[in-house]
Amino acid sequence: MAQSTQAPTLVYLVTGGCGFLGEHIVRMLLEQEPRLRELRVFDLHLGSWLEELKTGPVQVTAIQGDVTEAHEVAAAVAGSHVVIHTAGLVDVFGKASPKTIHKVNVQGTQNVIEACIRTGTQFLVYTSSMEVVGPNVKGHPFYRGNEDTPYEAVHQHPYPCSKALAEQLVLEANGRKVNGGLPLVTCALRPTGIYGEGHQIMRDFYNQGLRFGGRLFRAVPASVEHGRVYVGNVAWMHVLVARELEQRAPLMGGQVYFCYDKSPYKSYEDFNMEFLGPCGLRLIGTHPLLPYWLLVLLATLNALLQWLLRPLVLYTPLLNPYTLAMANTTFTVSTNKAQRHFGYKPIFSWEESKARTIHWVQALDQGPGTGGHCGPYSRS
Ligand SMILES: NC(=O)C1=CN([C@@H]2O[C@H](COP(=O)(O)OP(=O)(O)OC[C@H]3O[C@@H](n4cnc5c(N)ncnc54)[C@H](O)[C@@H]3O)[C@@H](O)[C@H]2O)C=CC1
Ligand SMILES: C[C@@H](CO)CCC[C@@H](C)[C@H]1CC[C@H]2[C@@H]3[C@H](O)CC4=CC(=O)CC[C@]4(C)[C@H]3CC[C@]12C
Repeated sequence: MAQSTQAPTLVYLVTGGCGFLGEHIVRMLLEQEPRLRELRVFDLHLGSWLEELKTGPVQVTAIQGDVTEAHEVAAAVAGSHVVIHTAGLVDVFGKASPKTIHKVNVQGTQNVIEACIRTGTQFLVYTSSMEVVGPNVKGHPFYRGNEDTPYEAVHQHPYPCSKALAEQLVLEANGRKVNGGLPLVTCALRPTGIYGEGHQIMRDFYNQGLRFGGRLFRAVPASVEHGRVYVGNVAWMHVLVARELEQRAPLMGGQVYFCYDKSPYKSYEDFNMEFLGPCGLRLIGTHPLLPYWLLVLLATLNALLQWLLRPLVLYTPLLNPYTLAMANTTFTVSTNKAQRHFGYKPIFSWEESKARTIHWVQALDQGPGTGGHCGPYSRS
């Protein structure tokens, strides 16, 4: 992929391109990758906002498909130069069965790898997660750690288990020969908790606050730090990795990178209040209003209720033993590996990330629009 001033030639495929992160990656690619000729957007559910992108200079091809179907993946991958595999089942609330989570996240990833090998696509970027590291089931803090920080990564929940297995598949595939004899070059990006325009859990907290008369109730001590990263910066990191992977294959191939930016270290709830506060919500309490043992009891009750009600209705509250443990365990990263390896610098400052997210939350009041979740990235 040599730099040139000639007509654009590259074909990219983004799986999960209509999801929260996927949409930002798609829009970022269209704005920041001048060598793009065709952008294939592969998703189980295609967004209507894709239509508006089809009028630009890059050919945008929407492909409705399922990553668990090997032949659908192979057809989408064939002829592409780079695959950004973001599709995944993100479920820590018990909406899907462990089997389904495994199928989509692990088998789906295996299908993407095999499709690259069979069709001769040489570059694969995988959206992994901080969850492949932790927090672990023992609740050990990971405080401002980096990619080399020793940590006992022990998982039980289907989501982190599936992401860890999938990441391992991607990294082990680095160096395998693709059709034509060239080596596959892969790497994995590990975002911490992503926030920004289109973030469903932020929307859930906002709606919950509105239901309680503009109030949210503190459940997590302010001292517990939770890593967060703005979606636009995560998208930018994907674009940059995809661009640099060929030139820096010996350095970047088979590597993992945490996704980071200048978002402050705060508790999950205090961080959310950076956006929900300016939208009129208040977080009640400087300390958790309920003792931890009571929260554990409530979370356990929720899990029991979910199990009992499953034959009748899907009960998926925000609070369950897993989400409580996640929110109550410090997990923050401090690293410059992405900057050292491929020159990453966050494209959005904390102030911009915050302003864009607040703007989006404020617009939620005006009801759903006809476009996508996020606006264009054109900046003044
Ligand atoms: N949201 C977060 O805080 C974080 C997310 N991630 C990872 O980022 C990726 C994207 O996550 P989000 O955008 O938050 O989730 P999302 O649910 O908004 O997006 C996932 C997309 O994948 C698509 N998809 C699901 N199953 C599919 C299938 N069988 N075939 C084709 N497409 C399918 C969905 O339709 C959706 O558009 C996931 O791989 C997730 O594990 C990693 C770290 C943090
Ligand atoms: C105890 C509750 C009272 O308000 C708060 C519950 C918050 C939880 C719903 C979230 C706390 C931590 C979040 C996860 C974290 O950001 C890491 C993630 C990485 C991913 O790859 C997917 C999303 C998530 C698991 C994210 C999900 C929501 C939390 C558990």
